Amino acid sequence: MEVTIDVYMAILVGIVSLLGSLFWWWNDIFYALPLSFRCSASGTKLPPGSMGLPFLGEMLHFLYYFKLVRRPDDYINAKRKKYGDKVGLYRTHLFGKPSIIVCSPSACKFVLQSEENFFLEWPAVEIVGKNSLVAVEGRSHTRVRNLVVKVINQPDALRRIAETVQPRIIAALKLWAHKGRIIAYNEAKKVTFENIGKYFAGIEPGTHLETLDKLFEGMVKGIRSQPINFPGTTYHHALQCRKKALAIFKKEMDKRKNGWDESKAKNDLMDGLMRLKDEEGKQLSEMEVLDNIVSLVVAGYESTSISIMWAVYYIAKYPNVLKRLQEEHKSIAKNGDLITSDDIQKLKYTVKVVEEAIRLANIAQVFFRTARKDADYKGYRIPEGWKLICWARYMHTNPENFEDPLCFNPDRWDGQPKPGTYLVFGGGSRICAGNMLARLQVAIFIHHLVVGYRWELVNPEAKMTYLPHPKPVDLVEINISRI
Ligand code: HEM
Repeated sequence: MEVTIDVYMAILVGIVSLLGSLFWWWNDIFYALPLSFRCSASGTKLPPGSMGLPFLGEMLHFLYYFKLVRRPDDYINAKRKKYGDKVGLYRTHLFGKPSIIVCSPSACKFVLQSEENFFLEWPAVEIVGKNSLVAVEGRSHTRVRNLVVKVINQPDALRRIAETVQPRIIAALKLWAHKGRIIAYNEAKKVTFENIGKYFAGIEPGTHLETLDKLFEGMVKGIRSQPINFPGTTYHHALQCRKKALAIFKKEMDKRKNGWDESKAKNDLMDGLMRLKDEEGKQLSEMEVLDNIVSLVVAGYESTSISIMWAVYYIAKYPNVLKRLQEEHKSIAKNGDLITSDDIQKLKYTVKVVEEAIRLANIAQVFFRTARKDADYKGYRIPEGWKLICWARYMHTNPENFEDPLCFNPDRWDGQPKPGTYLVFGGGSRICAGNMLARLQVAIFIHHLVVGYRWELVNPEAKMTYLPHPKPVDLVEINISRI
């Protein structure tokens, strides 16, 4: 029998489509199919979703919504539309790992509150330090956390920090007005780092602090990079930066240890961590102190600077908010004097403005956990070893949780958010250890800004970028002058 060219062509097309389908479904076949069999034996199933393409997973899809069309919330909306919206779990493959997206309040609560099932796995523990709060677990975590919170997040500490940070905020604002036109993000970073230097380790502005700033920039880049420790890689550079930063903090620590004098205690983070004792009367080791200082700078630097940037942005965009703030702050303005953290508690409207700015800033858009073992939630299986991505951003921008969610409306804080919908600071035992400190710094900043300055956005309609954190593309350029 003679085989015609048409038959060859048909076979070729068949093979190509088979290979194409295999390629297209490879991740589903490799990751999800075997698990589906295992799940059906236990009467559960994998959450709906797609594992995307080999190697890439759904990264292109993610980047399409976050980078290309700049509609980040449609990434989840598209999933809800395609797969339904039963329990707020979707399977996917993102950031190189098979994952479950968690995007309903009750599912996020389930994940954040069950440490026996899910743990926090920092991608770059070598950079932040294995003794740091973010890296330790269980009893060690409770121990270190209690001490850290005492030094930076409780009323006594906040009173002290409020006093420490203001001179730099006042000086920075004067300089902004002197320059006339500034980029709020860049300038907020400068003043935030100056304050961190002071209330973390008593370091004054100057070459030492500038060096530290560069070292932390290197570390943050490393945390976001592939963990390949080879000369020339960003990760390797970050580890070198860590070493140098530790050496600077260690020198300061040794100075304090050698010439310890209670009357000269600086009452900063380093002093607190060096002196405080846990419930068993034990102090933190030298390495625990150093690792925690490093990781707290990483956690608090960018997050506070971005919150300040967004406060400057939203207050400029909403003149009615500015007017109400000015009225409220006139009542406590002490002609350039410092205000106290107790004053801030009385500023009811300001407290709402701060909360709303932080909600819309969505600094931590997602956070991660890893499943220690198979876990079941409402009939769905979360497989051992998979990542969980708590999609906090979607909690804050979903109209079912917050009415008109993208509108800056401080008055929404007259009431409480629906349970489990407000996750800007995370939840469970890992809830942000500096949440009150961050709020305090934004409120103090707002105080000095609204009583002394007028400012306007240079590009009020600037587009937004969303990675790694949401920001207007011009980083909030403003014209600013004294009132
Ligand atoms: C508006 C500013 C801030 C935001 C939005 C923010 C957000 C968060 C979030 C979402 C988490 C939980 C991450 C997770 O569960 O995986 C977290 C944890 C943490 N944050 Fe913040 N943060 C802010 C400011 C700060 C500041 C100023 C500090 C300290 C200087 C700080 C220190 C920490 C620490 C140490 C943790 C880890 C807590 C633990 O594992 O027990 N944060 N933060």
